Parts: sequence; C-alpha cells; structure tokens
Amino acid sequence: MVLRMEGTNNEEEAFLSLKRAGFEPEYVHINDLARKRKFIDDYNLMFIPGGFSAGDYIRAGAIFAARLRPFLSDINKFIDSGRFIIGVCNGFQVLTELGLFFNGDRKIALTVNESNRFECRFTYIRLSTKKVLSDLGNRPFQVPVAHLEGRVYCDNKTLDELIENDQIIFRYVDNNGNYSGYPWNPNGSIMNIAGITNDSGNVIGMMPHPERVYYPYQMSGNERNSDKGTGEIFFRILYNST
Ligand SMILES: NC(=O)CC[C@H](N)C(=O)O
Repeated sequence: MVLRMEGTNNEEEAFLSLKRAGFEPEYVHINDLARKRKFIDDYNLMFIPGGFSAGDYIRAGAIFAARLRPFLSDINKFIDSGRFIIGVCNGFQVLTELGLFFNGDRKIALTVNESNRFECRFTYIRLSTKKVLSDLGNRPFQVPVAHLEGRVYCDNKTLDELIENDQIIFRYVDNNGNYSGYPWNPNGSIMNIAGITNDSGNVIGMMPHPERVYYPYQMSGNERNSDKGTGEIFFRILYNST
C-alpha cells in the first residue's frame, strides 16, 4: 500500500515505481483506515511517500504521525510479522515521529538542514548496512533530495547504538563514494546518515527519493547514460527481498 493524507505529493511516483518493480500497489488514504474501509493487515508492504503532509505544520511529519498513532498496534503487528515499511522523505519524518526505529522510542530527530535552506538537488548515497538490500553493493547511487527538515540528529549513545546494531542503511557520499561534508551531505546529518532501519531491518526510512529516478533519463549528468535508474535498481531489489 501507498499511504496518503492531505499534502502527500510523491505518491504517484512511489505507486508507479512499486508497480514497475513487480508489486501490486494500492493507494490507501489515512481516512480509509480511520473509517475502517481498508485495513493495514491486508497488505504486504507499507510505503509512506514524500510530501508536505498537513503543510509541515508543527514539524514535518508530526501530524501524519499523530493521525497514524491510533493504528500503532496494527503497525507493530505488521512490523513483527517481518513485512516492510518504507518511509521516504516526509515518510521518514513520519516513521521518526512514531519512534518506529527504536520500538516506539523517539531517539532520533530529523531537524532543519544545517544550511537553513530547502535542499532540492541530486546527491549520492552508499549502502552502509549488511542487514538489508545487500544486492545494492557498495557503489555510490545518484538520487535526488528535496527537503527542509532532513538532518538526522541524535545523542552519542543513540549513534553508538545505530552503529552497533548496523541500523544505518544509507550514508551520503561524494560522486567518488567518499564521505564528504556539505554540499555532498545536503543537510548536515550526523555521520552523513541518509537513512536508517529498525533493528530487524524491515522498517526503512530515508530522505533521498529513489522513486523519482526510476529511469536513467530522470537522472543528471553522465548518469543519464546508465543502464538503469537508481529507482529501478532499488525497487527491484526491494521486491526480491519481500
Ligand atoms: N520531499 C519531501 O517529502 C519533503 C519533506 C518535508 N516537507 C520537508 O521539507 O522536510
């Protein structure tokens, strides 16, 4: 399912990417859940797309998360059964607000970019975990970001925990694959973190948007001549993991 509410704006790219990779996606509006027209348990994967849900009021993702909180036990059941929840950008913010990376504990924050600007451009990321999506290998992938509140922030104890449990899924790199500062790290995230998982690896949150680069012609520079877009590679590997 691709979960929507007022202000999500990346659902169509997400829907089409999932479909092209082999999934049979369906849109589910938060009101479908609230009015018991659709049920979380009926789906195999939950994708929370990017956007400006509830206009980013309070904090990006905070209101979407509050609307999801009544379904927390269904969501936890979903996670415990090993099914994937993917949150991209605003979706990552929602998962963070719900504390789903730490069994309900909100140990990290996604705060305003260090540049104090909305960063909307291409970045490069590299897989950092061995837990999940290992077929991506070690190379840098070009993928766009578009956010104001994408800077992963946490205390040292939490950072140690993330490292120890191998929960850092993606880190920003430069185009040669080296960890570098701004502008390669677009938001000033601690340790160049672009995405994290829960301990089991089936809750994935990431700021960059693979669904916006399914095809090479959606990429930038030489990458337009690639065989496949970052999105196709990402979503096919995700499909094979389910
Ligand atoms: N592309 C997005 O999902 C943007 C997320 C959020 N609205 C932000 O600016 O931080």
